[in-house]
Amino acid sequence: MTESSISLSHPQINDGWFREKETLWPGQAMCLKVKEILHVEKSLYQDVLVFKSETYGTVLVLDGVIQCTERDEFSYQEMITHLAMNSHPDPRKVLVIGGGDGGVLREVIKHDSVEELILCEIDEAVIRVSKEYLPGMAVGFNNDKVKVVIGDGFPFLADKVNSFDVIITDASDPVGPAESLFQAKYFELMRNALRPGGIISTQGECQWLHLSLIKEVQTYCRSLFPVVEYAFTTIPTYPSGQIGFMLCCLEEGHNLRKPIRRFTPEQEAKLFRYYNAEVHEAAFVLPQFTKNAFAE
Ligand SMILES: NCCCCNCCCN
Repeated sequence: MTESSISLSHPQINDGWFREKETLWPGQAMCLKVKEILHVEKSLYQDVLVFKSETYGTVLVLDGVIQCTERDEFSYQEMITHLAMNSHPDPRKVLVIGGGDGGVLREVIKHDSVEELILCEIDEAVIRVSKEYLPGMAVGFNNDKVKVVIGDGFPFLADKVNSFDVIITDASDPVGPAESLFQAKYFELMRNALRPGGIISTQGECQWLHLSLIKEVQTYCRSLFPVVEYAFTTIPTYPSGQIGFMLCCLEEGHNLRKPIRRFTPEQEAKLFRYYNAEVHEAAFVLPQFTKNAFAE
């Protein structure tokens, strides 16, 4: 660690290593070697830590859990965004709930069809520290189409009807401020806020760790939407190296597994580091243990 970080300390950084809290994954913990602690804060909602790691760039940690690292964030941000955006024929109005680092905004604005993009984030501290320490993600805020609302996504959605083509819920885990974003009522509010043919994409946790939670969410999604699918991506710094997405569509028979809009291979090479049309289709291919659990 460098001289300048000596005055900052954090209970989860010891002997130059950060160790993640075992929140929803008892018995395992991701560790990253710390170069420098950049920011420590108790915001109104959560513990906020930003540090520079030896091998994963700058890292944002909320309530002891890794939210994003500069080295691998693109996998999550691209997949939670483009699986939904490229499944919609003409996404013009888009809502992002959570996502205060700006990475999902950065991805949504790659779609020229977007006319209005609202981000509703409960914790202003996440936006503030991301603008200061994670410019590669916070670049998403620098677009005229983006409107930021600081507030809880749950009440924000309560009076929204027929308003959005795509809603992306970029939540942290369902402990702390994001807990309500995994409840059936929240999914009902999202459904009501969608325009005809609308699509939602939500942070869907890890099939190695949270199959029963995933199944619970899938069950109430099926009672609300005619089309419900689970997809996943690989990402080294999330627990067990994977994270999933629950995708739902209002239009009966709509196939979310194949992108209906595609970028050319040249555009894909320029725009993306993880997503492409082949990866889109592969993301819905599930291992047998997950298929078995979903069939139970
Ligand atoms: N277990 C961590 C899940 C974090 C999901 N949200 C990440 C925010 C990145 N924009």
